[in-house]
Amino acid sequence: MFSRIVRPTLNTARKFSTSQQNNYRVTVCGAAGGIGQPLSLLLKLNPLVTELNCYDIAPFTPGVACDLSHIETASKVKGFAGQESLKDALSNAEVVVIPAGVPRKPGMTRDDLFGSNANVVKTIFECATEACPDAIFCIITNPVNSCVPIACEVMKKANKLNPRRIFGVSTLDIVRANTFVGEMCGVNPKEMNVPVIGGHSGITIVPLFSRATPKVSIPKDKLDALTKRVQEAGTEVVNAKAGHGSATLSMAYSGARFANSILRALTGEQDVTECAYVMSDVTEVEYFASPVKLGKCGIEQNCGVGDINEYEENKLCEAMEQLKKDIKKGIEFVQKGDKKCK
Ligand SMILES: NC(=O)C1=CN([C@@H]2O[C@H](COP(=O)(O)OP(=O)(O)OC[C@H]3O[C@@H](n4cnc5c(N)ncnc54)[C@H](O)[C@@H]3O)[C@@H](O)[C@H]2O)C=CC1
Ligand SMILES: O=C([O-])CC(=O)C(=O)O
Repeated sequence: MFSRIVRPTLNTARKFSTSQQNNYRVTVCGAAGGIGQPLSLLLKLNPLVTELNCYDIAPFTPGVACDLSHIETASKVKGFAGQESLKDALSNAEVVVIPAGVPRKPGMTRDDLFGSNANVVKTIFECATEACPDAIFCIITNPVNSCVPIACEVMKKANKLNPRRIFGVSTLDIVRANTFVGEMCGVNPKEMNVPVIGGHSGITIVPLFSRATPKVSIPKDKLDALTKRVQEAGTEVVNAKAGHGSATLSMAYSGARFANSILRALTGEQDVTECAYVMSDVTEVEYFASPVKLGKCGIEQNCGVGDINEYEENKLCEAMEQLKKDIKKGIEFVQKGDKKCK
């Protein structure tokens, strides 16, 4: 899954090279968790990562870092446990990946996690405004639809907002759509690419099978079930794990795939595109998942919704009201919290 890019032999090369940098400092927040551990493993294997900081409130996080540090790749791994070490963990990070927070149990929606996870994201971003305001941030924590607005509001309040650099990671939706349609149509899922737009929860997840490449023909009577399966795939895993968390391994894969795309684009590689949930002006809502072209500064171009068929247009209409509510909740969490403090 990782591109093979030859690294400079001298570490000092990063200081002097403007176009050839290919050694990056990455911090994982929530690194000791179900996603955080396998994600950190995959990042340790990524040749573009030369420093990997593993941060978590769990006291055994330095042990996770110690374990990873024995792997025979050149990157240096450090562990940081407890909130007092957050600033050090983030300091000078170029890419920050955030799977910190509580996962769902059967019967819960992603929005039910807001009460626990909104503060987790707010705290990390408050610290990031000081420690690494120019980093690229990849938010995995749910509810993604509200957590990205929280992150942007915190940055905005500190006058540090660069919306090109804050991403909600919805890659797992694309990975699932690729897998499910590939299985149905007899195509290797690795060859499939299905854009998924909207948001990252239930009906806000809108897979665009009409734009799948390679082109696939989905029988009319199977399209609705396939779309619903993608929308409810997170719940499928939550129920299958029966109270022991949500998707971790497929998410670690998806998070590592997304981080790798960000890193490839940072090196100057052209035509790197991923779907992601970002601050957006391509629809009526302020935050929206769509294909974005990545570059050295984060989002180079938002490719927007593009051509969609009537079925997908209806699904998008269904998504909009929910998205608006989720976004408003995130924005107000930061803005009203400010008012309380005054
Ligand atoms: N964007 C997506 O597609 C997906 C998102 N998720 C979300 O990712 C999050 C993490 O899921 P799991 O890894 O399964 O949960 P987990 O409970 O296994 O791990 C979460 C980790 O976060 C840490 N943590 C909690 N509060 C923290 C804080 N304030 N600062 C730093 N670390 C903190 C915990 O100590 C734990 O190690 C959940 O919110 C889950 O809903 C899960 C799957 C897919
Ligand atoms: O469903 C959940 O709670 C975790 C998640 O976001 C997913 O698996 O897509």
